[in-house]
This record gives sequence, structure tokens and C-alpha cells, in this order.
Amino acid sequence: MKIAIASDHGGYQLKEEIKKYLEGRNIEVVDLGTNSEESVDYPIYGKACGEAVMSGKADRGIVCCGTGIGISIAANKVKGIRCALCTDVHMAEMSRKHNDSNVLSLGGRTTPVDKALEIVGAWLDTEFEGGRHQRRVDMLNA
Ligand SMILES: O=C[C@H](O)[C@H](O)[C@H](O)COP(=O)(O)O
Repeated sequence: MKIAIASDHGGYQLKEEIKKYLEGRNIEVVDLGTNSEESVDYPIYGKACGEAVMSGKADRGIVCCGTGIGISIAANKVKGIRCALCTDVHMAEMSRKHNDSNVLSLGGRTTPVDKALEIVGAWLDTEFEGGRHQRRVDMLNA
């Protein structure tokens, strides 16, 4: 699996931790920036991550900003993206099982690193259930 990651300055530290975690699991990472804590604009990074997933450059994506809100909104503007802002493991699991989320969003200023990495792990390891949920995902795509 190949994962695209992107953040603004508010999510930069968390993105770096997630990158280490993914590499520790031998998952290929496409890092779309940002590359420091210098102030940048999250719409650019959310869009870049969404486009990387939709173009096939990555299988799924993970985005981070201060709260995870702005960058998730940006990613969701790319057609075909189902970006889920998750603050706990249950939400991450449900976003995969029911919504087939293809991008995960996390808040670097709102979710501690250890909890965020648990959320990432659950999100990576949970499959879409299909069935009635496929019909709803198809409706989102339409
Ligand atoms: O939803 C937006 C994000 O949380 C941003 O990371 C945040 O708005 C950036 O704020 P500031 O420019 O004050 O660091």
C-alpha cells in the first residue's frame, strides 16, 4: 500500500510522526509537504493529497492541520474523495467499514500523537464492509 501524506504548519509535527509510523510498518509514503512549521495555507495541501489519491499516485491519504477540519474540507472538494476527520479509533473504524474513507484527517493541535497513531493503525487495518454501504458510497460518488 502507498499512502500520501500532507499537512499545513499546524499538522506538520504530527505528519512527521505519522510518516515514521508508516515507514516502520513498511508502508510506502508519498510526502506532499509542508516541510516545516512556517505558516502555509491548508487548502493547497488538502487538494494535493486528494489529487494524489484520485490520480492513483497513492492508494489512500492522510492529512493533518491544526484541528483536521480545514484540510479535510479541502480534501473533500476533490471529486471521489471521502475524507474523514477522526478523533478516536471507533470513528476511524466506522469511516472505513461504512464510508470507505480514502483519506483520514487528524488534528495536530487537538489529538495527542500516541492517540493519533492508534487512530492511523485502526484506519489502515479496517476494511470496507460493502453491502448496503456500497449503495450509499455510490450515491456520494454520483
Ligand atoms: O482548520 C484549519 C487548521 O486548523 C489550521 O491549521 C489553522 O487554522 C491554522 O491557524 P494559524 O494560521 O493560526 O496557525
